[in-house]
Amino acid sequence: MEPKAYHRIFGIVLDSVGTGAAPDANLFNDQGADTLGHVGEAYQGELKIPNLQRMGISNLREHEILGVPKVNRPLGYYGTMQEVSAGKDSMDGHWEMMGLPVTKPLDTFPHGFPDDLIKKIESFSGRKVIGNRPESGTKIIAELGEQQIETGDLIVYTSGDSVLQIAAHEEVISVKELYRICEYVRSLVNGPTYTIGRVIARPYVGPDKAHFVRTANRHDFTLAPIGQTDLDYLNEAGIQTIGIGKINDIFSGHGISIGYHNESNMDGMDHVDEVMKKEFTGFCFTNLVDFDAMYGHRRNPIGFGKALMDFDKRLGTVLKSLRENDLLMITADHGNDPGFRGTDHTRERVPLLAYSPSMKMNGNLGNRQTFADFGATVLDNFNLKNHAIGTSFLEELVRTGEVK
Ligand SMILES: O=P(O)(O)O[C@H]1O[C@H](CO)[C@@H](O)[C@H]1O
Ligand SMILES: [Mn+2]
Ligand SMILES: [Mn+2]
Repeated sequence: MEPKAYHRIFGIVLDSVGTGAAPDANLFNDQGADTLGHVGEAYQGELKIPNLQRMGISNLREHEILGVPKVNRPLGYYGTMQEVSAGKDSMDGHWEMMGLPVTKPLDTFPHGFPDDLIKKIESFSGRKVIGNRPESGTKIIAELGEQQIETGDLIVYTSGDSVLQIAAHEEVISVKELYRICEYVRSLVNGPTYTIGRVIARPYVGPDKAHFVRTANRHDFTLAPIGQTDLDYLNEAGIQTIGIGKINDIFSGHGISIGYHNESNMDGMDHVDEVMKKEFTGFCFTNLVDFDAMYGHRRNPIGFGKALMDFDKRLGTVLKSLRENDLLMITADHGNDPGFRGTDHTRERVPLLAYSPSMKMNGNLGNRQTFADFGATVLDNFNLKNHAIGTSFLEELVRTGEVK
């Protein structure tokens, strides 16, 4: 069946690029968080993101981002989305975008993991577990990395999210062995006793604590989606579903026809450029994680802004390459305000920007009540029934009327 409007939809998730505290931010102690707003303030007017600006990145906000004035005629449609899922992690955000909100909170471990779980990890790996508390990943390797090099112990840690992370020096514990341990741990935490969103392998290299750096061999072993997602419906209908970056991990490969691993945001955008040259009918779903992993959790607003400016340059190329019947949608999965206390994600609304060269008009899509509106729009475009929550805004995108 012919799609209703667009042959190819490119969805890009700027991981953690939130746009202000969500209405339920108080439940997460995140009142006042505003990732984009605080990055703009850190740049004192020098944040230059002209392509996001043209798409309406400041128009979708009550207060514009410092240095990024609202524009009179945005290229296409802009708005915000808020999350209904119980958590504020990547998995919650992406699953909800694809019509599967996480309504029951997954387990978190503010005081570290229980003994029985740790003992099983130790006996499977033959290694002692150290750390075992919520901590920033770069801090914990600085603190325990040298000990790991000496003893071969496993550094296990968590955060405010439902994650069990294992950091391992690549020359002490090979990436292969680390993945094997993570797979085993994954099998222990799929419920019912413990239900953890992600087990994450965090390999790093470097001679000593002043020089440890984490590598692109990070791998997320995610809980398999507890139900069908929009990706499954698309895939079953023979619509191509392409995952770029950690999309494949987040959905455990479910409903994805082709997956690309990213080394970095720029590598991710290389993949987007590559896919844009291909002939296909379908949905290309990209995640760019550097904003989150390298700058948000590290509370580094200057690095965050630089990453936004680098992305914006690549966005310029994408905007030029879009075909008449392509749709580009840009959004985020949660906030991670680098100007906020702590090192965790922040409960925020996320931007929603949509553009196609075929658009006749522009306008405001409002504040969408769930991230699921994103996937509902993709399903609607490909003439597929929406089985879950979410309201399509496709009709608004294809509106015609007086010339803008
Ligand atoms: O501090 P690092 O290791 O980057 O960990 C972060 O990465 C996890 C996954 O995004 C988050 O839950 C947060 O804890
Ligand atoms: Mn994320
Ligand atoms: Mn994160």
